[in-house]
Amino acid sequence: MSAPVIDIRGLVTRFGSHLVHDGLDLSIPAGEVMALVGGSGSGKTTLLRQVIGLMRPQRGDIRVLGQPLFSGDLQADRVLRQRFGMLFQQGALFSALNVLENIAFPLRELRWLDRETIHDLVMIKLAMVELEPRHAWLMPAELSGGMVKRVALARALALEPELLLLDEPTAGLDPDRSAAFVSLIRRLRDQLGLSVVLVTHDIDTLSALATRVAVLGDRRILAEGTLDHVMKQDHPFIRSFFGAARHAGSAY
Ligand SMILES: Nc1ncnc2c1ncn2[C@@H]1O[C@H](COP(=O)(O)OP(=O)(O)OP(=O)(O)O)[C@@H](O)[C@H]1O
Repeated sequence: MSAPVIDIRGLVTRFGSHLVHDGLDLSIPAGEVMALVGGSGSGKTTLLRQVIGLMRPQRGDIRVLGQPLFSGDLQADRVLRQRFGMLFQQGALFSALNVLENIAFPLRELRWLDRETIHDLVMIKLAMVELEPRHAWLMPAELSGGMVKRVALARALALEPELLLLDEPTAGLDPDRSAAFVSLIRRLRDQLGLSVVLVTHDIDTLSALATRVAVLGDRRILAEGTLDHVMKQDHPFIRSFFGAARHAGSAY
C-alpha cells in the first residue's frame, strides 16, 4: 500500500468537558477516495478542520502528505497548506468578492503571479469545473447552489493540490445536480491524480465516489476499509447507515 496522505495517531479532541475523539487513529493511503461517515456530532467536520490546521487537537499527531501539522516553522506550514485544497460544506465563498476574485484568492496569496497569469489560471479552473468565462463576473449571491459548489471546488483546486478534502460535497443539491457534481469530482480526481477525503451522509455519493470508507463512532474509527468490508461489520451505527444499501443487495 502507498504512503499515507493523512496519518492520525492518538487524536484526542475535547470541547470543555465534551470528549469528541479519544485516541483516534486513521491512516489514509495516497490515491484513494476515502469517505468518512458517522452519526451527527461524531466529529467528522472537526476532524477535517484539524487536518487542514484550522484547529489544534488536545493530543495526538497529525501528519499530512508526510509532514507534521503545526511544525512551528511558518514557512513549512504555509508550503504544506498549499498542497491540499478544501471544499467547505456551504462553499464558504467570500460574499463581497466575485467568482473570479474568489478563485484568484489563493493564487494572489502566493504574491508572485502577475494579474494576467492569475486571470488566465482562473479561467482554466472555471472550465475545469464546467463553468463559463461569463460566470467569472457574477457575485456569490447570484449563483445557484450547484454553481457555488463548483466555484468553491475551483478555488480548492487553484493551487493544484495533491489532496482534496470535501465536507458534504453534495449536501443541499437535488439528485440531478448531485449526480453531476459527483461525476465532475470523479473526472477531476482521475485527470489530476488526486487523493480525496470526503465527509458525507449520502450513500449514493459515497458509493459513486469512495474507494475506501472509514466510520467514525464511539469517539474513534469503528471500521475502515473497502465498502464491502465496512458493511459487514457488526455495529449498530454501521447496520443502520448501510442497512438500506445492504437490503438493496448488489446496488452497492
Ligand atoms: N467550536 C466548537 N465548540 C464547542 N463544541 C463544538 C465545536 N465544534 C464542534 N463541537 C461539538 O463537537 C461535536 C462534533 O462536531 P462536528 O461538527 O465535528 O460533528 P459532525 O460529525 O461533523 O456532525 P454533523 O454530521 O452533524 O455535521 C458536536 O457535539 C459539536 O457540537
